[in-house]
Amino acid sequence: MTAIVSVKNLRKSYAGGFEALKSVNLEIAEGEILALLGPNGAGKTTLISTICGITSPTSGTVTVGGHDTQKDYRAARAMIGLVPQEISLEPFETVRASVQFSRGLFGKPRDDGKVDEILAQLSLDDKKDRKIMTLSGGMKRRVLIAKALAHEPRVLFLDEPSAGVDVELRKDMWAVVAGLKASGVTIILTTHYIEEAEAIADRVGIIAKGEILLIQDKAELMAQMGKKQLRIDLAAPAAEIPAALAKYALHRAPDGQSLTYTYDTKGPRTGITTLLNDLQNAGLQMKDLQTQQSSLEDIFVGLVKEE
Ligand SMILES: Nc1ncnc2c1ncn2[C@@H]1O[C@H](COP(=O)(O)OP(=O)(O)OP(=O)(O)O)[C@@H](O)[C@H]1O
Repeated sequence: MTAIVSVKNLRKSYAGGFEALKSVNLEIAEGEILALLGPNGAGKTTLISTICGITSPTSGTVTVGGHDTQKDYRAARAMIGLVPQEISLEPFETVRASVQFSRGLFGKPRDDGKVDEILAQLSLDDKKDRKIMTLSGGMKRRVLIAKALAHEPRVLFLDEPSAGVDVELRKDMWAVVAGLKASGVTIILTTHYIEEAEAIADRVGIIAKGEILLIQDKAELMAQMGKKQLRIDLAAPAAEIPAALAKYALHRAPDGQSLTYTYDTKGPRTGITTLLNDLQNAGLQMKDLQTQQSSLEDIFVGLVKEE
C-alpha cells in the first residue's frame, strides 16, 4: 500500500489534561475512501484537525504526501482539502468568487477554467453567479466542498458530511463523494451513520474514547456480517464445554446456561445438524434455540460498549 497519509503514535491532550487521542496509528492509501466511525466525543474531529495541522499534537507525527504537518506545514497543508462540520460561508458572495478566494488563500494563481471545472464536478455550474444566501442547504454543502477543492488538494477530509441532513440529501452527498474518488482524490470522512460507512467506504475505522478500535476493509467487515449466531439454551447449566465439542469453538455464557455457535451463512454447510447431534451425545440437553445475524452495527455497538 502506498500511504498518502501516515499517522504515527499520535497523542492529543487538551489543556486541563483531557486525553482526546491516545496513541493513534493510521496509514491511508492513495485513492481510498476511509470512513472513521465513532460516537459523539470519540475524537474524530480532533484526529482530523490534528492530521490537517490545525490542532497541534501533544506527541507523535503526521505526514501527508511525505511532508511532516508540523515541520513542513505549508507543503503538507497544500495537499489537504478540509470540509468542516459547520457551514461557514459568506452570504453575499457569489459561488464562483467564494471558490476563487479559497484558491487564492493557498497562493495558487487565479485560474477561472480550473474553478469552473471544480464547480462542474459538483454540479454547481448553473449556480456559479448566484449569491450564496440564495442557495439551499444541500447546495451550500457542495460549495463548501468546492472551496476545499479549490487549491487542487490530493486528500480531502469531510467532517460529518451529512450530519443533520435528510436521507435524500445524504444520498446526494454519497454520489458526490463517489465522483471525487473517481477523479483520484483520497477521501477521509467522519460519520456516526453506520449506513454511510457501508454505502461509500473502502475501509472502515472505528474510533472510541480517542482510540482506533478496529480498522478493516469494508468487504471483510461485510463478510463478517454474513455470519450468524446460534444460541443454545441448556436445560441445566454446563460447567465447561465438553472436549468433544471443542471443534465448534462455542462460546459459553458466564452462568453456563447457554452456548453460542457462530457460523457462516455463505459456507456450503452450517454444521448445525452435526453440532446438535454431538451436543446430545455429550449429554447436554437443549431447552431452546435462537439465531441472530450480526451486522456492522452489532460489531460497532459491541466494540464501543466493551470500551
Ligand atoms: N478545545 C478542547 N478543549 C478541551 N476538550 C476538548 C476540546 N475539543 C474537544 N474536546 C474534547 O475531546 C473529546 C473529543 O472531541 P471531538 O470533537 O474530537 O469528538 P468527535 O468524535 O468529533 O465528536 P462529534 O461527533 O460530537 O463531533 C470530547 O470529549 C471533547 O469534549
